[in-house]
Amino acid sequence: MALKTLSAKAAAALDQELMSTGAFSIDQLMELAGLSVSQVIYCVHPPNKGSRILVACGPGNNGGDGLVAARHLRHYGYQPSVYYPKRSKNELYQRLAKQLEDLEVEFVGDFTSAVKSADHIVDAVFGFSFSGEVREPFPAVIKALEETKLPVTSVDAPSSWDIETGPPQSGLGSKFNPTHLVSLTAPKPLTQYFKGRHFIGGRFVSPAIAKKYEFDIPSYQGIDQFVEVGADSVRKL
Ligand SMILES: NC(=O)C1=CN([C@@H]2O[C@H](COP(=O)(O)OP(=O)(O)OC[C@H]3O[C@@H](n4cnc5c(N)ncnc54)[C@H](O)[C@@H]3O)[C@@H](O)[C@H]2O)[C@H](O)CC1
Ligand SMILES: [K+]
Repeated sequence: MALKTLSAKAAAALDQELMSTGAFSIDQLMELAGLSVSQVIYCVHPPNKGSRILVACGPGNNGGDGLVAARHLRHYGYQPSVYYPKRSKNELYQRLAKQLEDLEVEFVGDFTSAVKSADHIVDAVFGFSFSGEVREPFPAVIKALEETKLPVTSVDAPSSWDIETGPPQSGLGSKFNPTHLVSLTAPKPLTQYFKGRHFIGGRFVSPAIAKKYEFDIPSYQGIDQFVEVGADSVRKL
């Protein structure tokens, strides 16, 4: 299966279109994105391989996907913990955080020390709106992601990577290579530089929208919210 990539600009435009003419709400898209991520974790790291999943959440919608995934993982029998240092005042994020608190999911204050007692990490720090140098308090998170030997599943993009050009040439993030990546809707150009297991999630795009943005909807099977793709199946538009 040949999958075309979607630039950061096209991904943002597609997101807006889904929420305008597509009649979706952001809550729905985030719920389905986070559900896809939780299903990938269950597939690659079932609870009997270690149930402590540390979810690093950034300030935007990528972080929201992480909050949703943490909730589903809790219901699947994992013990997720969440690092969410830049809490959004937006009501949606407050509700997602409250839902986790009601499930007694732990919010941790120090990511680097939380890594020491985790079995798997979810990187939901930055997605397609990341740009520039990583700002506080996230450099320590990227450093810990670079240094850990644990499996790391990145949501939509390995955080700190440029969406078009991939990992930084040097310095922070240049050695970050997650073991798993869940591209949402369609792979971004950075996936050319990714070496681990690659999945597509976000099963909410209509054939008409996919045609307009010139990408292929992957062949989701049955009730699965994700599809695994091979490294050689992603090609640039
Ligand atoms: N249709 C879909 O595929 C959907 C994808 N979703 C997810 O949404 C993200 C994109 O979300 P967005 O809010 O636009 O941006 P990000 O989360 O990537 O980040 C914005 C956030 O981060 C801050 N920021 C940007 N650069 C830096 C930096 N260098 N240092 C520190 N902070 C930075 C910025 O200020 C914002 O606060 C997409 O990738 C998917 O994961 C939707 O959930 C559903 C639909
Ligand atoms: K990410």
